[in-house]
Amino acid sequence: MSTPQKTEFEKTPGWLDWYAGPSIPRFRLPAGAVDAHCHVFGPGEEFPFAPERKYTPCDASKEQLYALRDHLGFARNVIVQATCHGADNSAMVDAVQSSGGKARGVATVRPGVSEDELQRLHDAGVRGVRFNFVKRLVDVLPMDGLRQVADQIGPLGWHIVIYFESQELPGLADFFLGLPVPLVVDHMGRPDVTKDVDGPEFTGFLDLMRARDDIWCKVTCPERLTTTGPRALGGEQAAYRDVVPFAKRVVEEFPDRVLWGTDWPHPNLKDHMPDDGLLVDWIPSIATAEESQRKLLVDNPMRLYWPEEG
Ligand SMILES: O=C(O)c1cc(C(=O)O)oc(=O)c1
Repeated sequence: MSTPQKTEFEKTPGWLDWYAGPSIPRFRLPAGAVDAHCHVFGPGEEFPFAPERKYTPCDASKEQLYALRDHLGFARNVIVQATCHGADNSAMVDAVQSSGGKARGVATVRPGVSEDELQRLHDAGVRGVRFNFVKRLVDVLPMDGLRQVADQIGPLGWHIVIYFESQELPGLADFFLGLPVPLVVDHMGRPDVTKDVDGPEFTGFLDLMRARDDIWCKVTCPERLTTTGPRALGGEQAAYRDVVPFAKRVVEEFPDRVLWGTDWPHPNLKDHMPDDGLLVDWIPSIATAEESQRKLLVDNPMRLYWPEEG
């Protein structure tokens, strides 16, 4: 009899592991706050990384994710399928199913996915699929295949999470606007924060948000978008100031369609790994009033991911 082969994965050279020992945030999250963008990686021995992956991460297990949730003061998570797992949703689904109802998932599926598989994912707690247009992360799929998936998920009440870089938006906007379900934009469409917040690029993104009232935005990843910092490390209470005007603008114009998440375990960061406690302390710089904080952290994610509790 053969025994299961032990898998061993070597991390991508230069890989930055998630930050152990994050601080306790000074900003007290409102009761019921949702970390609406985070991932699990493996562990690789139990949930092997996909052959088609573009990076090999460190492990980041569901237990570690849930420990961080409790440490930071979140009540729930939305776990987004990480590209290193391709369209094998096992690790994400296992994490969601072990959460006692405190997590929902966003899956990656391939065109041609069966109705049975979608229903299985739904029953496990998945409420959306992710379409990724970032070429360093995936082999971008043809639009008609994606359109087919979009048509299939409508009856389940799911949405599509879209990840793209700002310079690609002009070529993608018409496709997005033709999709028949709500859309959730990852990381504000990755603006170049060295450009003017009132300039044509970010205005193009805001125009996408204005074009339909069911397009949502994650005001996330200042640690990824920043160019001048300062970094959320060493007790810094005013981190990532260059990203604040962009996120604040979105929160102010679309208070009922914004989400926030840690992005733990922060795949592919090159410069530094943030202290997640200090990332939470960044929230009041972009959502300054108690009401907008409650919408961002509780009401909005609950409406999208746990509508039955509304
Ligand atoms: O910018 C990234 O590298 C990145 C990667 C992934 C993923 O690999 O799924 O997810 C993210 O939210 C961001």
